[in-house]
Amino acid sequence: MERQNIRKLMRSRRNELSENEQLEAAKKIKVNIFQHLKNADIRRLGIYLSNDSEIDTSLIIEELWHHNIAVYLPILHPFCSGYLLFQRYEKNSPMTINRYGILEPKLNCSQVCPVEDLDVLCTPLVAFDLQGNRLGMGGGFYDRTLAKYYREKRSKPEIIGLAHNCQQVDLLPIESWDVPLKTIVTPKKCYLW
Ligand SMILES: Nc1nc2c(c(=O)[nH]1)N(C=O)[C@@H](CNc1ccc(C(=O)N[C@@H](CCC(=O)O)C(=O)O)cc1)CN2
Ligand SMILES: Nc1ncnc2c1ncn2[C@@H]1O[C@H](COP(=O)(O)OP(=O)(O)OP(=O)(O)O)[C@@H](O)[C@H]1O
Repeated sequence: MERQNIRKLMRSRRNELSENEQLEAAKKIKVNIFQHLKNADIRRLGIYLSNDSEIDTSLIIEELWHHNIAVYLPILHPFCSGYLLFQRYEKNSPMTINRYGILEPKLNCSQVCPVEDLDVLCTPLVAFDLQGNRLGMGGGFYDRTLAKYYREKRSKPEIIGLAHNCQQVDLLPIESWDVPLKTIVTPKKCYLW
C-alpha cells in the first residue's frame, strides 16, 4: 500500500476510537511512559499537544509538570521551512494556533531549547511497524529536524514514538530519509529495538 493510503486508513482508525477509549488509552500510556523513564535523570522532555485523535498527551504533561520536568512543544520553524523548534511549555505559556490548527507556544527565542539539549523527545506518528519504522502526517517535520542527530548517532535526545495500538502495522514502506525509532510506547506495551 502507498504511504498516503496508509495514512488515510490509520487516521480513520484512530478517529473511530470513542471518548472513553481515548481516555483509557491516555491513562495507560502515561503509566507506561513513566515506567520506561523511571530510572533516567530527565530534566527536559519534548512532547506535542494531541491533534486528529492522536493519543492524548495531556495527562503525561500534567505529570511531568508535577515532577518539575521541563516540557517543550514543537513550533513550526519561522524561517527554516519544514523544520521544528522546541519551546518551553508551562501552564500559563502564551499560545497561538499554527497553520495546521494545532496549538503551539508563541515564539519566544529565550524559551527555545536546542534539540540536543532535550533528554527525551516524544514524537507523534500516524503508523508504526514492528521494526520501529515511523510514518507521520506527511510534512517531514520530524524527519528533517532529527536527520542530523540520527546521522551523527547521538545518544540524546532519546526519541520515543507515542501511539495507540491500532496504529501498528506489520511493515511500512520506508524512504531513505525516514528516521527509525528505538522506542515506541503504546497503552498495551513498550516496544524496544
Ligand atoms: N500533534 C501534532 N503536532 C505536530 C505534528 C503532529 O504530527 N502532531 N507535526 C508532525 O509533523 C508537526 C505538524 N505537522 C503536520 C503536518 C500535516 C498536518 C495535516 O493535517 N495535514 C493535512 C493537510 C493540511 C494542509 O495541507 O493544509 C492533511 O494531511 O490532511 C498536520 C500537522 C508539528 N506539530
Ligand atoms: N531529512 C530530510 N531532508 C529533506 N527533506 C526531507 C527530509 N525528511 C523528509 N523530507 C521530505 O518531507 C516530505 C515528507 O516526508 P514523510 O512522508 O516521510 O513525512 P512524515 O514522516 O510522514 O512526517 P513527519 O516527520 O512530519 O511526521 C518528503 O517529501 C521528503 O522529501
